[in-house]
Amino acid sequence: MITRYLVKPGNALKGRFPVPGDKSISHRSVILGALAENVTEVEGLLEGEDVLATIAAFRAMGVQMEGPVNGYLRIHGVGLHGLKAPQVPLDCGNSGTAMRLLSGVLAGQAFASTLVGDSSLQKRPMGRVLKPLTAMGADIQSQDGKAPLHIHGKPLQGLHYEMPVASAQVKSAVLLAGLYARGKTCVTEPAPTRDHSERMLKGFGYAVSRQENRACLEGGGQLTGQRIQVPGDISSAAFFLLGASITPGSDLLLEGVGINPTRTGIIEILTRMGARIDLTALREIGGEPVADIRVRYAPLQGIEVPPHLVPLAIDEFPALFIAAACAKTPTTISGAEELRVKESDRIAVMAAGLRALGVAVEEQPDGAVITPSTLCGGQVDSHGDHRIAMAFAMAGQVASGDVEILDCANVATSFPGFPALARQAGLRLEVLNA
Ligand SMILES: O=C(O)C1=C[C@@H](OP(=O)(O)O)[C@@H](O)[C@H](O)C1
Ligand SMILES: C=C(OP(=O)(O)O)C(=O)O
Repeated sequence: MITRYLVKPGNALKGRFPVPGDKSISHRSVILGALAENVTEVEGLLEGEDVLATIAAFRAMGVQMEGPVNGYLRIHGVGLHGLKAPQVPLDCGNSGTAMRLLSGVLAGQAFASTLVGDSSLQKRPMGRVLKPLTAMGADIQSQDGKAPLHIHGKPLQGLHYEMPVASAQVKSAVLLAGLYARGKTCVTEPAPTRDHSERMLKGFGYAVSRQENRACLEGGGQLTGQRIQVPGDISSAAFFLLGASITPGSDLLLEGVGINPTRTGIIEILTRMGARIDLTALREIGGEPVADIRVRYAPLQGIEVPPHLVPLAIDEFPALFIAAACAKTPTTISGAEELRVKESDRIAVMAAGLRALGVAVEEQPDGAVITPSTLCGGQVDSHGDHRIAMAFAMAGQVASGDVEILDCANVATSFPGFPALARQAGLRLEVLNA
């Protein structure tokens, strides 16, 4: 299906609503629930295509699950050694998280398996997980460091790995492989990345030690089924933080959003730009901090985005490019070369889209300088990247003419209800299917 969005300039965004469940935590709930003893019950699971791909992969390895229905999934865990050889390639779709975390799980199994993905995922670098997994004893064939991955399960040894890139997917893949390895596995990260794997492993009763920038575990333990409440995804909330911040008169309350400090870079960066964001009803749900987030319109200033905040807001840069385009002064983004290996090259695609709306963007290898101006109407190609489609949908709210966004079907990978929720908040968004 070819899906386009048409967004007409609109008025203030208003309302209060929850956003869908966190994608990272949803993937990990399925993976750890499948590998645990006994039953795991998940509430608030994100029913996006990425997570559905992870569910399908474990079903193909003999794990029984009921759901997901209305965010509820009941997983009959098979234990760390209970997976069965899949009879078909496991299709990770558009999901880098699924492919990299599954590589870690599959490297130490007593069977062979193949991981495939869509055209975007087949272009993304897998060498970053293959390198440490191979050092642990894994036997994985790739196409020059890219998918499809053919994995021949092998006995693994523990590894002390110093990650060259700040990647939670690499860290998680190595730690998951470490569950199957002899001895101790440690991962040192060059900068803090999301720590959901470490928190959730502990929640499933598995000892993980954390010292400064290093997480370690010993192989040979077991996971115990849990009840998990998945918080709202701050990466989905980000589009509403953007939309309300740039549209005069807006006032939104986003309920039950995860505010794990390894994910709140977007709040920090927008606040530094002058955004009016307040956290209320702070609480903890299932080992993760959660809050209601109120966001009101405020004029934004350009900033130099501090590079140390990049990994803490890594998926929010499409939204931040739009915020920068709507600010009063230029914004410089640097240290963000990882954006080039996401679902699309997010630096190049955001720069091209903003230029199509009349904004000057100077592209750099690791970022961009965005010189704001009034956005005009126009046509933008999202290149099948969900976050780029949603970011430009919010830009349409403040453009001087209609904004048409091409190739939006993949919004369903992370936020299937986005068009409906955006309209509920006041966005004049039409979905055009052909
Ligand atoms: O671990 C995860 O769930 C994720 C980690 C990040 O990727 P990297 O590890 O490649 O930075 C992020 O971009 C992705 O959306 C989800
Ligand atoms: C980069 C993303 O996801 P993944 O790496 O799982 O495809 C994302 O959701 O923005």
